[in-house]
Amino acid sequence: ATIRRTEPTAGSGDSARRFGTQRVLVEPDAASGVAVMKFKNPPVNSLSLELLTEFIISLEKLENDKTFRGVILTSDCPRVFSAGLDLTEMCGKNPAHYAEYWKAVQELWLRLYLSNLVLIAAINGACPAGGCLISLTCDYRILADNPKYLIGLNETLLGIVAPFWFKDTLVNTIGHRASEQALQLGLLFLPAEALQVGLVDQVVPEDQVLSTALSVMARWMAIPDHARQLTKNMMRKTTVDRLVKQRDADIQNFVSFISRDSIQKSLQMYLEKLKQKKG
Ligand SMILES: CCCCC/C=C/CCCC/C=C/C(=O)SCCNC(=O)CCNC(=O)[C@H](O)C(C)(C)COP(=O)(O)OP(=O)(O)OC[C@H]1O[C@@H](n2cnc3c(N)ncnc32)[C@H](O)[C@@H]1OP(=O)(O)O
Repeated sequence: ATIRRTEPTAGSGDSARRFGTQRVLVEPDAASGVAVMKFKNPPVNSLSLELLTEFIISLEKLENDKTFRGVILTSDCPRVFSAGLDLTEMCGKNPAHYAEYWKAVQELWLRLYLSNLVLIAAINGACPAGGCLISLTCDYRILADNPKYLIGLNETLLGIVAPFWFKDTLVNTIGHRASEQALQLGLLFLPAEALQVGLVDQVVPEDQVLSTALSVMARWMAIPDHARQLTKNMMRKTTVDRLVKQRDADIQNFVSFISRDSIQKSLQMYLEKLKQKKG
């Protein structure tokens, strides 16, 4: 994927020169040190290998540019933050592809979870499974108050299982008992429920998600970076190290699990159900 610069937005000067890739738009504001990263993989921002790769490239570019201290993650697709991992990447393919795909999923989580940037999820749409995982890697989550925008790790509803590092991320956010129930039942929470269980930090009217994210960002960026980053690292490094220590085993585990006939059948049936839903 190549990073492309696009024309500055009207009346904004150089600090808003947008850049990004085909599936990830980046709207940087050098003056404030905040960039907005928008997933743009219609129709539902499914986390394809290309989107994962482009996301990692764009995130790395922002992390390497000391101008930026905070990133807001949001969606350019209406009604959906992200539909989660791209199911077509996990069925009907070969073990080598599954391994490559899973390595990219691990990489995205590792980069986000320990990022030195302040990361705020401006959740402006449905946020199941992998989409929910991305929001959980952030420091703060704001969800639009729309009953259609459900959020949760619903993997069991597809007949699959969220791996231990998905589980750990949820436990670190909403606690063990709430996670145990949410993961086993594949719960998708309404905004008010998500707020109540602590899955999100704020629920606001849809047209206030981004502005709220910007004001929360200002509060987090008022903290000296070094102290905040060391504290974030202290809170999260044990969780990250659990995956780092067994990345290859985790990939092999994923490949053998996803290659099972029963799992392939579940995923195919689930994809068919999604397509029938429209019919
Ligand atoms: C102990 C061992 C563990 C080992 C590890 C093994 C584990 C496996 C991995 C576990 C982690 C998995 C994480 C995931 O993220 S799995 C994906 C789960 N995602 C979902 O369940 C969401 C599915 N999608 C929806 O619910 C809806 O699409 C929506 C997001 C609510 C949006 O609804 P709507 O606006 O009505 O759009 P449509 O449903 O009509 O969808 C539009 C088209 O997009 C296709 N689609 C939707 N989601 C996905 C997806 N995740 N991947 C690929 N494609 C997707 C859908 O089929 C439609 O396609 P069409 O236009 O061709 O019909």
